[in-house]
Amino acid sequence: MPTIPSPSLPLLAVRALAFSRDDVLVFGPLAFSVDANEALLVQGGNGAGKTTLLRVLAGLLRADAGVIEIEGVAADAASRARHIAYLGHLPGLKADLSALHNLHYLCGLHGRRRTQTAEAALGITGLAGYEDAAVRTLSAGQKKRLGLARLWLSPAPLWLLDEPYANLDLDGIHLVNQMVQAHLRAGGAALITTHGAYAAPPVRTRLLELGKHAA
Ligand SMILES: Nc1ncnc2c1ncn2[C@@H]1O[C@H](COP(=O)(O)OP(=O)(O)OP(=O)(O)O)[C@@H](O)[C@H]1O
Repeated sequence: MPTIPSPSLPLLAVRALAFSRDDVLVFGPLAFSVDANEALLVQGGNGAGKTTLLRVLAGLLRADAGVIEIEGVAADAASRARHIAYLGHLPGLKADLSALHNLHYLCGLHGRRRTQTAEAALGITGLAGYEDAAVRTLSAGQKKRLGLARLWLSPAPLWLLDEPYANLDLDGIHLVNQMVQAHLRAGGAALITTHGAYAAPPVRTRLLELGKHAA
């Protein structure tokens, strides 16, 4: 289960966060926070900077300005590793390894919830029977489901989900919403980028339109 953060501090707090490329502002300055048991939907059209924001929060890109705090402390590599699970457009899977080996490998790197197993995570995400399938033989939606299985195993309380519904069928969309709901109920939080075409998961949700403050 995720570590339950202190109730007095937001899990994630961002102030005056800005990012530019070649002197062109991509987003910011942004200020928002995300508490335990809460989802923040990051909305915006193509090119609005949603992926860039999540990559900055995950520590994959460096912001030009601003502060990112996790439970009240400036984020660094160690706190991100403990607190953040990032599901990007490319789920970071090894193409020649089997689905099960990928999960074991990722759990070795990032740890796993003590109550979960890789086999159970494959079952939950509809991939039972694909344990020994090489990832390169999986469809785009199946790879996304394997990324969700990895997420489900992660002990990190803060999920950063970049277009988690992409490539998924209706069952898969339902699965994402159920996973987010269960994760928040267990004390976690999630940032979810979306074009707004999908119904938000049935959880306490706030909106961040890039260029505006969280509602
Ligand atoms: N690797 C890159 N090099 C240069 N510019 C980039 C790169 N990645 C993104 N950009 C630019 O940064 C801006 C924000 O891109 P980003 O991918 O964050 O948008 P997005 O809101 O996630 O878009 P989408 O909804 O299309 O996925 C866009 O103008 C894009 O062209």
